[in-house]
Parts: sequence; structure tokens; C-alpha cells
Amino acid sequence: LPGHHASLKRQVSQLRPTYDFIIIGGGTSGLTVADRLSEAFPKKTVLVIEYGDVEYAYGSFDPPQLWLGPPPAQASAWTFFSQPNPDVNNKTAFVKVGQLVGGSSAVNGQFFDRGSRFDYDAWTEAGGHEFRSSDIKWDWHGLLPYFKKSVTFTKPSAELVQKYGYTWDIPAAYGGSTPIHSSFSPFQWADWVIQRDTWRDLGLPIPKECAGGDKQGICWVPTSQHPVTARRSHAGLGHYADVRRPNYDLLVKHQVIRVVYPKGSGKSSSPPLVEVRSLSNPAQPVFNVTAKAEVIISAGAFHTPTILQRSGIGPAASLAAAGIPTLIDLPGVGANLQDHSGPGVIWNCNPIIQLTTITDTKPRTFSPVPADLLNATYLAEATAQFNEVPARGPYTLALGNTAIYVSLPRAAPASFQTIVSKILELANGPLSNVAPFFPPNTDATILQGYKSQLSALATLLSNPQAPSLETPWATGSDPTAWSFLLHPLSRGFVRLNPTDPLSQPLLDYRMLSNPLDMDIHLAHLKFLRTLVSTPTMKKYGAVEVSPGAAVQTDAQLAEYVRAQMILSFQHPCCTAAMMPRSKGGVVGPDLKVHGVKGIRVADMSVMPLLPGSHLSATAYAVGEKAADIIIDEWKKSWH
Ligand SMILES: Cc1cc2nc3c(=O)[nH]c(=O)nc-3n(C[C@H](O)[C@H](O)[C@H](O)COP(=O)(O)OP(=O)(O)OC[C@H]3O[C@@H](n4cnc5c(N)ncnc54)[C@H](O)[C@@H]3O)c2cc1C
Repeated sequence: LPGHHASLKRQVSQLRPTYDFIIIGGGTSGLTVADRLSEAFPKKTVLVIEYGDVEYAYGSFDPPQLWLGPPPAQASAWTFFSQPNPDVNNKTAFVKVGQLVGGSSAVNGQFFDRGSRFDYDAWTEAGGHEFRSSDIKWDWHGLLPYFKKSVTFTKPSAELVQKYGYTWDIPAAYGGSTPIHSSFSPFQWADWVIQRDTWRDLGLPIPKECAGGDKQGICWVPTSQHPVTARRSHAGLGHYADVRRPNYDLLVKHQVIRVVYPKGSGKSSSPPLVEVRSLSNPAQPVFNVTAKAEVIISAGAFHTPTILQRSGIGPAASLAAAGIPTLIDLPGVGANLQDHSGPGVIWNCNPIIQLTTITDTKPRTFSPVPADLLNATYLAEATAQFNEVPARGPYTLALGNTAIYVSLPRAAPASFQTIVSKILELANGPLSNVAPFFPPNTDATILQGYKSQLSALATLLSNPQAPSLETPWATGSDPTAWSFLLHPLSRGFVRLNPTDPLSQPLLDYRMLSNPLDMDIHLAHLKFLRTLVSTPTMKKYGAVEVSPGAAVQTDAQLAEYVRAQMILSFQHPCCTAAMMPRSKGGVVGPDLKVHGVKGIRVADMSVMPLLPGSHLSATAYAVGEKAADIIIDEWKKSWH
């Protein structure tokens, strides 16, 4: 990112006396909101306060050498280890979060998909009748215009279409012209056809477009990538660096401590002040920045609830434990943590395995394959290709751009009804039936909201068109089909560290605390294990390596899940959920925090339920919709 943008501020002394809007967190959703508000109100001022810096991001796949080794120590991402998960052999979740201008969009795997229409419809269903009367709708129809607006999709060249068979449908899914780019990589590994043919053998449909709400079968997923340079497109570029607007300031290397109401004004008077501290000069006293209109918190699923809790907005007991006076007892702040998780199924295929040995001179069936990156010459070549303008080669593929999406009725025709009935039993039963999935003394409003969520999830999981399993397939030495549990039933939480509330929060994922998640994992795994019998896998001599022939019974498979599952696929969310207050919610459909004035939340923490997708496309859409809601409201009051 260009470091000398006129609006870039490094000291609070460089700020204006006041701002109309203050946005906390210069990440995916936050910068989207900032861009739109500064555009809509040229005479009003917008300040974004960001913890990290304006810098080149180490992404998941750039610089490329990171792919194979551990990432170097870097300032551009936080790494978290959760508390141990008792139901998963006490394993801890390892989670990364972007800490720079652009937030997680600047370091993620660039897989740029959206959930299915049913995932977003479930948000409305979970909100229940309290939200049904709202004019603001967060269902698929309410979000689609913002999905479309939030990106510019560029269709691939005729040559790439010919080579790989990429498909898309612009009217169904795209049409926007925002400088956040979605395009297809110019590269595929040669063995990608094994995946395609295997999935085809299973009879899965191949939709022309999976971003238009109907996401079932074998999907091409674009990459968040510039169509010409083939390099990462992210919020820091599209919603900050590319924007030249005199009313838009960005303060970097400052941590927002809390939002605080001016003395004597009380929580009902708006707007609060934002208290910040310098990270580059810790000796500097904390500083209050004044917002004349409102404050929007967009610090992501871990830090948004932390900032609210430091502001005295959260569960009274944990605030007290951290020595923070309660402004408003809102038990849902930090609760409802969800993430994608799952184990993989691994095969050994003759033509691929023979390539894992660099010195192997046997004739190749496919070339190149990811294992070639173990060869220093190929690695250097791939790196050089990535550094060309436009970039070429394997690193432009980032995380990959295909996955299959399968519903529970399709994956487990014989058992899905039993699973769904058990979920419905919980949804319709007493609170005491769901209480064991939560820590002792969990507030009744949270349990009530959880029952509403279960009801919506039962609808979702019984829908043959709504995916419950995502499988991105990693080729390479051993082809692996990862089994993403798209709609988890277990809930974790994020709490302030009571001994040091300014440090990183404590995460408790509580994975598999609802044992029905295990039933769904088993259903997914059993489905994936059938792949080995497809004609394509047989043709390549595939043998299941893991779970392996010895794992047959449900009990053995469950042990396999506990031993092998990855606890976070880097999609934490839902910790300031858009649910009624009576259901443990934190914000309403207008994204205002329940019970206080002048504070909204706009980021991945507002989702009540995790959609069946990677999250960045939804984060942009949430930012776009949040901005529209805010603009609409202030336009009315300023005219
Ligand atoms: C390693 C990784 C891989 C991923 N892969 C993919 C993928 O391939 N595809 C996909 O779609 N999604 C992926 N995701 C998820 C997706 O990128 C995120 O869910 C999404 O970008 C989150 O957006 P957000 O606006 O909620 O938060 P973020 O974009 O994380 O923004 C939050 C911002 O707030 C700042 N902040 C936090 N606390 C404070 C504070 N106290 N004061 C000031 N600023 C603060 C942070 O520094 C950050 O910049 C991945 C994420 C990670 C981390």
C-alpha cells in the first residue's frame, strides 16, 4: 500500500478536533463502511482507527515460500490458541486474524465464495418474530444487492475458459464496479482433473454459477484477485488506498481501548467518545476522539466483543471479573462463537505419489503438481512467476478455486432425518436440555436464542438444496478431501482476559460440546469415504490412507474425528449476534447495540449463524449493507 496517502495519520495530534463518524477497525467490513460513508457525505468527516499498519501483507500464499514453511514472525496477523476443548481430546484451536489496514482480507486465502441463499434466510428465521416486522431484511433477497455491489467480477479469457472450463453468470451474481476484484486464476495444477472427474462420478451437479444463491454440487470459486495483475485484491487497497477523499482519515498503530460516554451524559445520550492508545509510543497518554454522529465497531469477531466488554457492555459477571464497571448487562457479547472445523479423508494415488520423490524419474501422468514445489528449481521458478507483472503460476491460485457443496440429505439419505429430529427435539424442548452444551450459569436469554437458532438450523439441514458439507480438495503428495462442517451446532465464547483486559482475549471454542455435531461429522466422512470407489479413483489406484481400513465402526470414526479435526478453518464469527435481546442478541437489524445509543457493529461478529462459505465476501456485503442503513438514517436526520 502506498504509505504516503494524505489522509494517513500516525499521531493523535494529526487528527481533526472531531469527526462525524468513527469506525473502529480498518478491516474488511470497516473500510467498506468508511469508503461508503465518506462518499455519501462529502461534507462530513470519517475516521478509521486501525491497530495495525499500512503494509505489505504476508498472505496465506504470498510471499509464496510461506506455503511450505511456517510463517515468519510478522506484525500483520494475530495468532490465537484457544482454551483446550474437552470434547476434542483437549486440543486447542489455532486461529489467525489480520492486524493491518485491510484486516483479514489482506492475509486470507482469497477463496471468494458466498453462502447459499438458505444460509442467509436462516438469519431471519433465527431472529424470530421480533425481527420480522423490521423494514431491514438480512435474508438472501436483502443481501444479494450488496453482494453484487461489493465486488467487480471480471470474466476469464477465452483461453482460460477453453483450458479449464470456468463458468459464471454475471446477471445472477455480479454487476458491481467496486475496486474489490473477483476473478479466476490463470493457473491450475495438472492433476485438477482427478477432482473434477471424481466428483462427476458421484453424480454431483455442476452449476454454472454458485455465487447467485444456488450453491450445490461442484463449484468454481473465484479468487479475490486483480484480473490484470493476478495479485491479491483486498479492502486496504480497494476501500482505502484507491480512495482519494479529503473527508476520510485513517489513524494507524492505535488500539481502541473502549467507547465511553462523556461524564454525566449516561448511556442513552449519543454519541460516545472513543478512547485510544498509541502502539508505537506507549508513553503517550490515552486520548479521546469525539464522534458527532456515531461510532461503528468493525474490529472483527474476536476484538469487537472485547472492545464492547472493555466499554462495560457485556455479561456482568465476566466484566466484574475483569474489574470493569457494567454499563449494560448484555450477556450475548462474546457468546455464540462459531467457526468451521473438520477432519480430512486422505488417499494415496499412484500417479501422484510417484511425484513426491524429487529424484523419481518414472514417467509422469500429471505435471506440474503441488509436490513439485519441494523441488528447489521449480520453487524458484514459481516464485519468479508470481513476482512478474502480471503474476503467473501456482501462487496465483492461492487456496485453490474449486470445492464441492453437499446437503445433509444428499450426503446421508438414510440418517439425516434422525439428526434433524434430534435437533428439533432440542429446539422445541425445555432450556434445561440445551444448558449442558454451555458453561454453567449461562444466561437464559442465550439458551432461548440458541433454541431459535437450532430451529433455523433444522430447516437448513433438512433442505436438499442447502449445503452442509464443503470439501475443498487438496491435491499433492496425498490427495485430501477436507470435510468442513458448514453449520456447527456447538457454541463457544470470547472473554476479556481478566488479568489484563487490554491484552488479547481468551477464546473458548467448546467444539463438539453439542454431540450432534459429531453425528453430522460422521455423516460427512462416510459420504467422502465413498469417493474411493468411483471409477476415477479406481483408475488411479486410490487407496484410503486416513481414516484407513482399520477404522470402521462409528466409535472408531468418532475417535478419528477427535484426533484429526482441525478446529478452525479461520472463520470465527457471530460474537455480537444480530438477535433480539430476549434471545441473547447484541445488535438489532439496524446493527445498533441493544440498550445504548450511538454504537453500531458492522463486521463478521453480527451474523447470528455462520454461513456455509468462507467469510470475506459476506464481510464486504455486510459492510455495504451496514453503510446503506447508516447513510439512509443520517440522510433523513440531516435534511
Ligand atoms: C489466515 C486466514 C485465512 C482466511 N481465508 C479465507 C479465504 O480464503 N476466503 C475467505 O473468504 N475468507 C477467509 N478468511 C476469513 C475472512 O478473511 C474474514 O472472516 C473476514 O475478512 C473478517 O472481516 P471483518 O471485517 O469481520 O474483520 P477483519 O477484516 O479481521 O478486520 C478487523 C480489523 O480490526 C482491527 N482491530 C482489532 N482490534 C482493534 C482495536 N482494538 N483497535 C483498532 N483496530 C482494531 C484489526 O487489526 C483488523 O484490521 C480467512 C481469514 C484468515 C485470518
